[in-house]
Amino acid sequence: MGVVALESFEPALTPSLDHRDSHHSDQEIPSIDLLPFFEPDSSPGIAAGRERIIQEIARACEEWGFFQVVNHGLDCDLITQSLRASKDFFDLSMEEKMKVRPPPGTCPVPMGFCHNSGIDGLVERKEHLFFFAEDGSPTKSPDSFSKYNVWPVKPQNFSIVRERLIVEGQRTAIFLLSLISRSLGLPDNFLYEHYKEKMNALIMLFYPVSDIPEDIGLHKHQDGNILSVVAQNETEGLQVLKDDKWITVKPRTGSLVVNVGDIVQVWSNDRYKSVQHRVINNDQNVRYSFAFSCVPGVSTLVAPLPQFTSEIQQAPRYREFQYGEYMMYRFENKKIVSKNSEEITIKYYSTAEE
Ligand SMILES: O=C(O)CCC(=O)C(=O)O
Ligand SMILES: [Fe+2]
Repeated sequence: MGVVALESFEPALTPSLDHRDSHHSDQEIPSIDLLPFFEPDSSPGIAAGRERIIQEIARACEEWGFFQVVNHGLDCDLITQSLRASKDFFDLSMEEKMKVRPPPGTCPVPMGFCHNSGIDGLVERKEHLFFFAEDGSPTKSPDSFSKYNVWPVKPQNFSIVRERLIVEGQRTAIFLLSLISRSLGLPDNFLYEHYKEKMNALIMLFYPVSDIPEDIGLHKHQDGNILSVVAQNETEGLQVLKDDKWITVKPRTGSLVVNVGDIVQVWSNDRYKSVQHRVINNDQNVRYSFAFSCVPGVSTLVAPLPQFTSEIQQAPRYREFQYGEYMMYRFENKKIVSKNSEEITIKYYSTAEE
């Protein structure tokens, strides 16, 4: 989940360049084939094959915080249909799109359709639709903001695709979370069960063509959630920060980009890092993407797990906090009063003296 400005904040279009980290590199994020998890348990060498994947995931999360997966179980036709439905929605008139919003003043966070949001006068040249995912599970948070969802009625087939995408996309995200859990040496279902109340989210994004060099579609940020799973069309734009260089994620049809968020960083006491990323608008083609976000309910208490602290004689690097507080700080782009007025990130809960 990126930094999202309040719904009332929609500055006029102005160039929004971010040249501070404009070193680039030709490296690529790790790509991992999950096929052995979809083959029968009785296939020869299956246990070793799966174990190798778990090791690859551990290394990717430690070194990159990001990886790309193929054979992930999410129907590739559904990905294509969703990206097409997304295009059909963003092709509608601004007047039509603006209907997909909760009435002003009724919702504590910006949901539904947003465009050209940004912070501190910096524009993010993009449009997006933001929903909390309703999977009907009994573990849904009673305080879930999903009650504020406003669903598009146009285009006609949007709701059929979106309903399927939310159910099947969440299933895939939960499967990927089980692999990450295992890669940390925890039982498969440990992390999923650790956030008992779910408030998972779906964001669908549209980045227009821009001939401004390095025009920002989405400012650099770390995801404030547990896990993000992103699908994209063939247009380059997503970049990941590694060793102070921006690495462009090469779009691969049918693949998903996975990254761990701030909450996994805290749970694992910094073993896995929530890494900065951004989106640069392409100068040739429009870009569509969508992201599932595993998000805890607002009352969830977040702290480093004993497996990465007391059980291995390590001091916790974060103090315990309530997820809802952190989420609201992020939605409000809240600043730390005493520290050069930086925006609140997960560092705010760090126990390290500065
Ligand atoms: O559009 C993308 O590829 C990335 C989206 C993203 O980073 C986010 O929603 O937090
Ligand atoms: Fe993100």
